[in-house]
Amino acid sequence: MEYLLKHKEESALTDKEIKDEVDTMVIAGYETSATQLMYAIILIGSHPEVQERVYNEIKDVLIDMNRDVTKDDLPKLVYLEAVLKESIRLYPVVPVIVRETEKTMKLSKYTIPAGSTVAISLYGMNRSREWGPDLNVFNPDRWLTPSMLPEHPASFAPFSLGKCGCIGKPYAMMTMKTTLVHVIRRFHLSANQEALRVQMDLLLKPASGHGVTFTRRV
Ligand code: HEM
Repeated sequence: MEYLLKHKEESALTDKEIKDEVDTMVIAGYETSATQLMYAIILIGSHPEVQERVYNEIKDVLIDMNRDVTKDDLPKLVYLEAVLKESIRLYPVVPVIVRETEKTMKLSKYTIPAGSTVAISLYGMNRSREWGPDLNVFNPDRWLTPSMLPEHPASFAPFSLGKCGCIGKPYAMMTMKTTLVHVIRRFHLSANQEALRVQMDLLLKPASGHGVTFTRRV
């Protein structure tokens, strides 16, 4: 906001342009992060041993569980980061992105002519055979074991890549981690991943209602 308003002072942006930028941030940033966070909460609530490890890590990093969470705490929450990435892998809130090819592209089995519209399934990439035999299993430890990850760095691209990639990725990761710290240090979560059904739309949405129980930790 500060940056946009500075450009207004320099007359580089009109009020309408600033409003459009803010609308884009809210539309692209709010429902994506909120829905992604919901999947993380359901998965954590369905895996008590994962939840206990996250809780203990938060305790080790914060020491005083009543103090505020700072940006310096976040990189130390290594297991929580792995849990979040594994939630995004299984339930990427943006399941498909669309691109138009500028040049003819030769793939191993297909040739895509220039000017084609191509849908890329991020959901499919995240559950491809590259992830190994447990590709459908929620296993945050894979992120702490490089040999369990696909070799190609572009195999995991839930925020897309390159110049059209998500501008809000660092902010989204920061806010989702911070929110999870606040929730997990105060509440014990209980959910049932087995009951979760999703449907592909513009965003990956739950197809049915589901319950998560929040029990206050003493
Ligand atoms: C879990 C959270 C998020 C996910 C998974 C996500 C994912 C993505 C993906 C995959 C794209 C590329 C879309 C495409 O190429 O069609 C994108 C674009 C974008 N994202 Fe995010 N996003 C998230 C949060 C945010 C947040 C918090 C903001 C802003 C504060 C944001 C702002 C944007 C914008 C402005 C674009 C368009 C970039 C462009 O076209 O140049 N996103 N996001």
